[in-house]
Amino acid sequence: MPPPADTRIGVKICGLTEPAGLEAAVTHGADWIGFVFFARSPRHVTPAQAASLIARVPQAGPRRIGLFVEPTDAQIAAAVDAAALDGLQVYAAEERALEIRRHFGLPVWHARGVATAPDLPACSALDGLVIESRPPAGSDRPGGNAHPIDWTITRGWTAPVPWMLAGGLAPDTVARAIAQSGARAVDVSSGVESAPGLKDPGLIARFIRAARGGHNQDGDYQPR
Ligand SMILES: O=C(O)c1ccccc1N[C@@H]1O[C@H](COP(=O)(O)O)[C@@H](O)[C@H]1O
Repeated sequence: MPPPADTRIGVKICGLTEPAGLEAAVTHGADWIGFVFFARSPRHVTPAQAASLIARVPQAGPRRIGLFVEPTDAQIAAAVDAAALDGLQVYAAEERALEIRRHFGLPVWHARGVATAPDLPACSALDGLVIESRPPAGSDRPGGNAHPIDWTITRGWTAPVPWMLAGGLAPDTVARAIAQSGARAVDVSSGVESAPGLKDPGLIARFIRAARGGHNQDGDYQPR
């Protein structure tokens, strides 16, 4: 699941549940698309639903990522067997994330909730990190809460592996978040939705364009 080879900002659109959002992510040049296999999420999809959405993704399209929270091997196996996933985004202790990578042989991005600079990991044996906010009080899920981190905490950080910034990003804030954090890849779910679990194709287009400084996939300038 390497970041884009060129210098453009990598973009992941996560929590896709239906074809219109998926097609917007593909058309506007997302690098990764995410499917949430976590029952308490409003974006939850079954392996069969993910498989039928993924069947619409062209071979050269975005890489397909399965998101799991403290999963059992059986839960991952059900998704991996049904849907062609290119990588896994895992919310679990690092040891467990490593075990999942060994067992399934897929790249694993380890999700890390942070609040201050000392929370940022100095090392990681995984393929990438998703740096995001800790859940606000009362939330029953570790991500997808539309809750941003202080973007400045990553400025002086030497990341041990490729990383992406997540948590509360939106079309109107993503350019500032990139400038302040130094992130080269970003991940969004809530900020491109018209309702929890329902992606808005127009917001997806705006988010990707804003992340890439007003340029779309083909490099054509699009006024913001
Ligand atoms: O999207 C969810 O419902 C979700 C549930 C459990 C763990 C992570 C989840 N989403 C991920 O959280 C971050 C930030 O999301 P948001 O933009 O603040 O909504 C992102 O990686 C989502 O994929």
